[in-house]
Amino acid sequence: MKKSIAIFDTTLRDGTQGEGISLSAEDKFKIARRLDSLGVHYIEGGIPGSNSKDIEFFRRIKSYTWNARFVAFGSTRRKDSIADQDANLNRIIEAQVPAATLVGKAWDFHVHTALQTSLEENLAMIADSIAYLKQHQLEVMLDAEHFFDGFKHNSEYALQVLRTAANAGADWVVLCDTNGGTLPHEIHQIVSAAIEGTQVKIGIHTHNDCELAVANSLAAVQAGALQVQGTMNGYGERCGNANLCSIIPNLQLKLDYNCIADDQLQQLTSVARYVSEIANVNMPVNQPYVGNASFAHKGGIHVSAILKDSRTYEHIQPELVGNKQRVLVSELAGQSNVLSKAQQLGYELDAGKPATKAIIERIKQLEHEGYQFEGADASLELMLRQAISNEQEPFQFESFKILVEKSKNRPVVSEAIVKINIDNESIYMAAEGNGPVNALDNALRKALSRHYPGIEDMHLTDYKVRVLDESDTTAAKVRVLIESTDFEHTWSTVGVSQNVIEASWEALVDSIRYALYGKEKKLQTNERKESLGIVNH
Ligand SMILES: CC(=O)SCCNC(=O)CCNC(=O)[C@H](O)C(C)(C)COP(=O)(O)OP(=O)(O)OC[C@H]1O[C@@H](n2cnc3c(N)ncnc32)[C@H](O)[C@@H]1OP(=O)(O)O
Ligand SMILES: CC(=O)C(=O)O
Repeated sequence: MKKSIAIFDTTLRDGTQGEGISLSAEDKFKIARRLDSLGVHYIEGGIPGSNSKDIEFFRRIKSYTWNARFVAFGSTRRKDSIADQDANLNRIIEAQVPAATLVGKAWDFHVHTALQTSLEENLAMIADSIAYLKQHQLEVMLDAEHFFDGFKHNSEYALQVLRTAANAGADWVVLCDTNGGTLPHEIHQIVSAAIEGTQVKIGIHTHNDCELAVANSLAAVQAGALQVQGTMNGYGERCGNANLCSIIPNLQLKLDYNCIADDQLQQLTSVARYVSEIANVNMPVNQPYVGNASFAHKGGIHVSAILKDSRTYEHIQPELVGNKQRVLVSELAGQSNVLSKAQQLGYELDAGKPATKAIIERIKQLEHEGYQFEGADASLELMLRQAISNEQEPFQFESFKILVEKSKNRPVVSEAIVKINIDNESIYMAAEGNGPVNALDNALRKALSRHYPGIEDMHLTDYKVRVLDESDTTAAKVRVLIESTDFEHTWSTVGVSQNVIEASWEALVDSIRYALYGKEKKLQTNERKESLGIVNH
């Protein structure tokens, strides 16, 4: 039978100790709902002795039924005081959760330097605090802070801390690599020694300062730890905590431990991305298992092989963690990339035919000039479509002009005048905007609106500019990537020029062409809007 490992998520506590991460009580609640459905066993929600937001969070969770056990965090009682008069301990009890984590010192240096007390008093602080929470029927875990550094300097005292906690009734002792400086082989040795030297269940809590938090957690489990503490996407103090998005699949898919159910594991990618959205932290595309590029194939040799059998370049099936395979088209593409991409987009291309070769050559040429299609699917689709079906353009460009006016006591205003031709009719249109690109976008859409009424539904959501040849500032090219949406779909387009306005125009026109080509999608959108009772004015 597979051995079970308890997954303890501390995104809402240690995760929020990461720089730039701040979650409201509502954010925490939303994340907790997703963690609960993912199947983690413990959710450490915050520190009720620290702030009223966390007190509010623990109050809010009472209105729902949860599968996970909620945990409130705090430190052992203050030195030279009494546990039942300790404000932090009492806030934990008042949070009315089933479990508590107490952080206690396990390194003699810290006891002397940070607490400035005696080794005996620290043991008494640990024992009194645990006993007090046990009297209130809480499941209690001692986070043995700096256990590994403590063990290296004074192993007898570090083990005494664990025994003291166990004798006071702790249900778990969690060995913390607080400074994140321990190596996997040391973790294995020290966890083994702790298991031999105590009679209580052991957990592991690691930090990523040597980029070893995941490896260290796995080493601890292999040495016998039964609980792993970590955070979603590895958020946490300094370089972060152990990343549960890697630990869970590694334990479950590689090492044959049982953490969460298989269908819950399939939620991993969406939960990781949801948490990054709520935390407002961009997720690295190359984040293992759950990143957008974790199963993205770019090199022609790779794509040719995965189309034969995905195991050639994928260590697991992406669907096991809810991710998916992607094929990227770029200058490194061979015909396999282009054929596969065309097929995904619904076009038939014949391998080896001159037309296919011409498309590949064109993509490589454009990428050489600075275009980047892997982030601009819509421009790529338009190019393929043009090459395959030679459809008529929805409008012809004639000219545009932009005026930028700054007058005293008025913000800068941009005005664009656009001239296009539709079915031999010349259309001029002017519009203002808060910047030149916004003005161009407004003028172009106004010019198109009589012929293409659905165009009001779309708008730009993101605009990125990148200088391509920074060494040659006068002749440098810029690449503009635009993301647009029409209520239901999102698409990205690209433009390149030595002039940022021209590059923006190119990406903008592609964005609008794509929206106009997608009339079928637009009809569906309108039906959906009608069904939702939304009316265009
Ligand atoms: C390894 C970890 O991640 S531990 C968790 C770290 N997280 C946080 O600190 C976030 C939440 N913290 C807070 O909101 C505040 O620090 C509070 C409310 C807990 C305490 O605030 P303050 O009373 O103003 O104390 P302050 O933060 O300045 O210093 C911490 C105090 O706790 C003491 N302390 C530290 N660890 C422990 C411990 N395990 N047991 C008891 N006391 C401890 C320190 O010695 C220091 O006491 P001192 O003021 O007598 O020097
Ligand atoms: C308790 C904790 O977060 C640590 O020691 O890292």
